[in-house]
Order: sequence, then structure tokens, then C-alpha cells
Amino acid sequence: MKIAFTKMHGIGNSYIYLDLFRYDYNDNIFCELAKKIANVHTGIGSDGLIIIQPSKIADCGMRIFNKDGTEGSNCGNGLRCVAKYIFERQIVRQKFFTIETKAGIMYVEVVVQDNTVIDVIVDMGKPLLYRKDIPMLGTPNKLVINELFTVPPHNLFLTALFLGNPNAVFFIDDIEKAPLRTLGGIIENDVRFPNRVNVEFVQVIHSKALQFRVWERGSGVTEACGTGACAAVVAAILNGFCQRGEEITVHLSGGDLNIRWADDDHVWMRGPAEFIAEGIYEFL
Ligand SMILES: N[C@H](CCC[C@H](N)C(=O)O)C(=O)O
Repeated sequence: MKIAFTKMHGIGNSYIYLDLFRYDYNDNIFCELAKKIANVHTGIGSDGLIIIQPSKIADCGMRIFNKDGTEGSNCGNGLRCVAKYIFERQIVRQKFFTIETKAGIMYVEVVVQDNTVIDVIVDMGKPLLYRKDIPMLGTPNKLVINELFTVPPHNLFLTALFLGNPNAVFFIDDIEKAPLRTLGGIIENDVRFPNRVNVEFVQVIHSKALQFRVWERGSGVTEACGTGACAAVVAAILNGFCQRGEEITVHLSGGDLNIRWADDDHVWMRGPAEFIAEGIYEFL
């Protein structure tokens, strides 16, 4: 079967995008397709698959599938790419619009220069801080801030929250020593997280700058994670490292995002999105 695709990235977090405004593909292929297309040796190579589709309640809908075929509920870098795609392809004509995700409706603004989207600003919604909402085992209505989290023989300190997806944030002194590949998969699949978790290691540079590395649920190490970077900013504020209402720059492996947790509880993210390639994939 031939699949028309577009590959895009947001600061190095790359996905294969399918445009369901133009083409009709059956829902039941997405999981298998994500696994195959994301493989760098036998597919195209990406962190997963994103579906751009019509929505009944928003200007557009988005679904995200990780490299292992599991579905996430939101994708920060994906939202910026979808916004660029639908604006530049004239699926929407206005600069403010909405995108439906499994985590709710996101409000988006595109920053345009010479008909090109150079940046996208997204209202990522409100973080959910209770254990039951992350979800994480333990007392349902308690927060998880700087809590001892043992992964033998390591004693780590965890701040966890849901922001579009479940996130586990660990502050460390030296980002170069982040135990991403050694502990990422172990923490992702830890029984304390019934829906698994995205794992973020964060070094505080100063009150307005963070260094960030991620192990994504379902995809492993990636260059960037938008929802994870937003979660890192919320976690940094909950721990007193940064301030609510301030714009904080998060340095990810693939580039920077500017993020602000506003007084009305909404988290705002600003960053770029890029086209890489378009073509036909042979799905066997
Ligand atoms: N890369 C994404 C998140 C993908 C979601 C996924 N890893 C999950 O939680 O299932 C981002 O930019 O927000």
C-alpha cells in the first residue's frame, strides 16, 4: 500500500505526518505503520507518526503514535509542526486556531514572515499535579514534588506531573551525566507508573534557563520533547528554582523552547517547526 507522507521536525524531534484532509487511511493501520515507518534502517526513520485530520470541535485534529506503536495523548513539538503544516497548506487561513488532541483542545498562534511560519506559540493547557492524574501509585490526592524515588542502587528525587502526557522530572547537577540510556527505560516501565512515563533530566542553569534531556515513553532518547520541556518548567517552579509568570528558556539537545507557566495556570510554549521531506512510503 502506498502512503503519502511529510516528514517534519520541531528542534530535532521528528515525526512522519499523514494528511487526512487529503488522503483517506484507515485508523487500524496507524500502530503498525508507526513502528515500521519510524525504523531508520527499514523505514524512513523518525520518533514516530503523527496524523493530521479533520475535527468536529476544532480547526484540526492530531494523533501521535510513538516508535513502538503506542499512542500518546499530546505532542508539543508535533503541535507546532501541525500548525505550520495546516497554515502553510492553507487548511486554515487565520493565524489563531485550535487543534484537538487526546489531551484536549490546544490554542495555537502562528508567527508568520513572508507567508512562512517562523515560530508557533501554543497554549498547552493546565498541568495536572495529583498522583491520580499522572497517574502514579500512592495517595491519589497528593502532589509529587522532590520525592525520594529509589531505583536500586540509585536514590533519585522525583517531581512528577501530567502535562499532555505523564512526566517524571529529575533535577541533576550536571546534564552531561544524565543517566538517560541506563535508567530511562527502567523508569519509563516502573510499576509505580501504570501508564508508563516520559523521563526528563534537568539541570538548572539559572532562574530563567534550564538544560534538558529526555527519554520518551514509547520512543526512547529523542532530541526534544515539547510536553516534557513544559513539564520541566512546571517542576522547576514547584521546586522553587524558577518563577511563575516568567519566560524560561529550555535548552534541549535539538534547540531551544521558551516556556511560561502563567498565573491563570496555563502553560505557554513558543518554538520553531520545519519541513524535511515529502514522498511516498511503501507500506508492506
Ligand atoms: N515528543 C512529544 C511527546 C510524545 C509523547 C510520547 N512520548 C508519550 O508520552 O507517549 C512532545 O514533543 O511533546
